[in-house]
Amino acid sequence: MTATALTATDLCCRRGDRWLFSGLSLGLARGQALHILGPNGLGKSSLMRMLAGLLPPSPDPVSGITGAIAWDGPLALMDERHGLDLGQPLGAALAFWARVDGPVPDEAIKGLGLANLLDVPVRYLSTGQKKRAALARLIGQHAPNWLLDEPLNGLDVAACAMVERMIERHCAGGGACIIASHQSLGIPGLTRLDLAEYAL
Ligand SMILES: Nc1ncnc2c1ncn2[C@@H]1O[C@H](COP(=O)(O)OP(=O)(O)OP(=O)(O)O)[C@@H](O)[C@H]1O
Repeated sequence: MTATALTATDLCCRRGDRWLFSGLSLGLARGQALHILGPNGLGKSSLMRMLAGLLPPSPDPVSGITGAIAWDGPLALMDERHGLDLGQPLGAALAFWARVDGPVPDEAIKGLGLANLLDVPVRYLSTGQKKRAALARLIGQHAPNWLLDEPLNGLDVAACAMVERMIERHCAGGGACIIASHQSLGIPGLTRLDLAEYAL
């Protein structure tokens, strides 16, 4: 029997006075990667933050039911908030998080093309370099469950392929991953959820 990484039931989301989606239930098994799709503004990032525990599910406007989210094991969220100190060199900014989460392996730093950037202040990094740094933080968290919000934005073609292989390896090693992205993803066995089917 496949072990469950996530069970989420009856999720509903309201932001301000705008209802986004309702009646969303999803399960994620160990080894599974799930692609969340949907047009701009539908609530993909909101769903990711909800699954990360940063945004509470809203009570359903009709049934009044408030959904539930249960993870097996820790999770790591990667979104546009990389959380790295803009005033610090990249190495020092990553070292701060290494004291919280654990170190980023040297081979990951090299593989992400960051080895020559460790003395560059985070604020001077390009968009793609900041994204690579955020991926380093993700790896440093050593979490079995990944939530990746637009992980390919700003990355060049080779780096996109590298991220796809990273996700594939993570899942092959028993991890689980949810990816919100407008881009198509070349990941074997990837399953898909179209948030438009739950839009209010
Ligand atoms: N803190 C907030 N307060 C009120 N409304 C918000 C808040 N954050 C987001 N929203 C609104 O919620 C809606 C969904 O936003 P969200 O970022 O989740 O969509 P998305 O599907 O990820 O969009 P995109 O594809 O453009 O990234 C948008 O209309 C947005 O303006």
